[in-house]
Amino acid sequence: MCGVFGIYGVEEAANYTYFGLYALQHRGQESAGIVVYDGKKVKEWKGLGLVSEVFNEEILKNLSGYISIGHVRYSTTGSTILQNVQPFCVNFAKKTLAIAHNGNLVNAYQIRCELEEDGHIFQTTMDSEVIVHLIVKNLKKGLVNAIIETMKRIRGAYSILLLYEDTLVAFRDPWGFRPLSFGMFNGGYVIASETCAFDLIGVQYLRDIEPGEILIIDKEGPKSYKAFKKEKFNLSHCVFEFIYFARPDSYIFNKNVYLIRKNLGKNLYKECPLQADFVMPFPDSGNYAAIGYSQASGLPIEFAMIRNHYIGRTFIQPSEKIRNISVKMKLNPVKDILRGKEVIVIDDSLVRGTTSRNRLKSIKEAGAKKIHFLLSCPPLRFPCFFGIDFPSSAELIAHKHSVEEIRKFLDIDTLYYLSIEGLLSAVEELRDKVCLACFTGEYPIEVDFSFRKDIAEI
Ligand SMILES: O=P(O)(O)OC[C@H]1O[C@H](OP(=O)(O)OP(=O)(O)O)[C@H](O)[C@@H]1O
Ligand SMILES: NC(=O)CC[C@H](N)C(=O)O
Ligand code: SF4
Ligand SMILES: [Mg+2]
Repeated sequence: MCGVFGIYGVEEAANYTYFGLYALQHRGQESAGIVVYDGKKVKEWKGLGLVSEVFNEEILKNLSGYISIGHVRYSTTGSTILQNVQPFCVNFAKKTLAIAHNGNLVNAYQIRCELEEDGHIFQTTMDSEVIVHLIVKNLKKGLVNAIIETMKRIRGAYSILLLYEDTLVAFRDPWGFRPLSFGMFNGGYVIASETCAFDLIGVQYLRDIEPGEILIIDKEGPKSYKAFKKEKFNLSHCVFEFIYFARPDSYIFNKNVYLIRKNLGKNLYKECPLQADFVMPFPDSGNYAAIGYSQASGLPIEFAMIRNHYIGRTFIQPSEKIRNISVKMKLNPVKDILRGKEVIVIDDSLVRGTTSRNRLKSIKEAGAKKIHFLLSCPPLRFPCFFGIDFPSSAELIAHKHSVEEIRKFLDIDTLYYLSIEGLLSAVEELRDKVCLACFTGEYPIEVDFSFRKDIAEI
């Protein structure tokens, strides 16, 4: 998953982009970049690491301009190397095109091979680069038509920002996998992955970029186009954005994430009403379902697992060794609260089992007498090909093991996963418009199970 932020028609655009990326840091921790246009020149700065590590005041001072796009990356195709930092920029015919992509394409490698046969030279190993090649190849038909041609060719998840000459462009795949919001600010416009990036700056939210929409913003203002006039697509908003990925203060797909997570917790109580001394979350993303469970059950909530604020998300870190150390560093139990108690521990998800295996053991060692572990989503059994780096099926603990086997492995008293129905009822009227593929194995578009993240590198 990644975060994208773009701004048009505002002085010090790069500074605002920096703040926007800061608010979107939870969507990608591997690298960050900003590209800006000042009416004459395009300037860029990017690097590996967090937004705060890549940028400083001095760097931002040199990024003057009134149109800017930025990106925080969590790699899904192409490893974490400098060449793969986004926004990705190309120069051609005295012009510059920069792209910031959130999502993942399922047919990028096939397109890349065809383009390479035609003589195209690639600079990165990301799926996102094929989009740039296709747009440039079709540019003689005009920018909008070039994007339409490209959207007809690529398949998968894409919420995209482009900076091209004096124009900011946003477009989104017709399935609507990833969020993308549009707002107004200081006489200019802002587009971001999540509305939490709007709040920080004081942007007025206008609407979401529609699935299949192309929005062009230039000196004449915003103009919207539809890429697909006849074709029908089943809306497939990523339900995992609600469960884990997005920030609880954001509105995505027109819904507040916090409230949905609370619904998930309430539904957990309906399905699995337990009694215990208290409910406790694995922070951060377990917090809101735990509040929902506590409110529905009347049981008190305790924050018996303390989170170190100087460590980010562990699941999205690329190596298992680092994830294991990070989980320990991140969550530490409060022994005096746990000793002799029967506890209901709630987390949003169990992916590889790194957090649960490691931290439930620490709760036991702290002296808890009984542990019930509840998850606010169904078992994750299938990989994601649409922008979340869910490992291959083999790495997903629920792919090969039954709930009872996992319970035994975790050495706890109860293990319960929310049902698909419990998940769907929590998202209310979006129930027919969400992707559930990582739970059900029913992919909204055809996928290739032989896909590998390093497909262009091996
Ligand atoms: O089974 P695992 O492989 O451990 O993955 C699942 C865990 O990873 C995520 O937390 P993360 O630390 O990434 O972020 P959070 O602070 O938002 O909960 C998620 O919330 C689970 O706690
Ligand atoms: N998670 C994402 O949205 C990643 C975008 C793109 N596929 C990349 O790997 O850079
Ligand atoms: S497979 Fe899962 S993580 Fe991927 S888009 Fe669908 S719901 Fe989201
Ligand atoms: Mg977590």
